[in-house]
Amino acid sequence: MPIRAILTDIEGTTSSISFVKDVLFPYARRALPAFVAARGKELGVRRWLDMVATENGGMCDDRMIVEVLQGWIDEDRKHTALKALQGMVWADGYRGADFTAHIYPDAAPALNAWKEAGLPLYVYSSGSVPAQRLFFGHSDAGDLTPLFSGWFDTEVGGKREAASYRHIAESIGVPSTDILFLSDVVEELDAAREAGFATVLIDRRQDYPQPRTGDAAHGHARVESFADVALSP
Ligand SMILES: CSCCC(=O)C(=O)COP(=O)(O)O
Ligand SMILES: [Mg+2]
Repeated sequence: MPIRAILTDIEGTTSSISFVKDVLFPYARRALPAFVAARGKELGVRRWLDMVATENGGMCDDRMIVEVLQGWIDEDRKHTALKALQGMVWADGYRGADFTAHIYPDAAPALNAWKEAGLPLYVYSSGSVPAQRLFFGHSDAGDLTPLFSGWFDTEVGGKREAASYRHIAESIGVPSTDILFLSDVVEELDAAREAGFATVLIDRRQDYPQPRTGDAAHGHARVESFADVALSP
């Protein structure tokens, strides 16, 4: 079957893990207390803070909620509430030009070429959809948002669950067998393959110094650059 759509992960795939861990996460950690103090009463913010409080027994004040969130950042928890709040906090950083989002040099040219060839491109990341739009809207390669036809985050389900990929295929309106999923995480690729997707492991040397060849690739096609992604067998 020819590939008719491409779904890509962000961290470790289009972009370096170190940018997320060393720039975005510390920025969110620092900015969260002032953000919650200033905007904690807005409905769109309160919704997520209350979700965190409920999961921690329901008796948390905002200072405790911030501490829980900062702990989750340190653990790299992919919790939907944390990701939604991080996206709002990062908006100030992007707008203030405190940073631009890292994109591997091979990623933007390949995405452009696939789009030019008529393949619709989609994003599936643990980062919230607003955070994804900010990320690609303020990337080292400029505003890449026009390249993408749709965005998915963990509101569709976890990235290691096959049901999430089935849901995405239905939303896109393309059979799962005709969609190629690109990710740096083999467990995500396993779930996508279980749902019928074609898969490629993006194995970036900068992020994964130990190559994941042989059994470590779980049978997924493996490349070190978007330039080497093959769209037909
Ligand atoms: C696009 S938001 C920044 C990345 C982020 O918070 C994250 O958790 C990325 O995880 P991914 O699913 O893209 O590996
Ligand atoms: Mg990733």
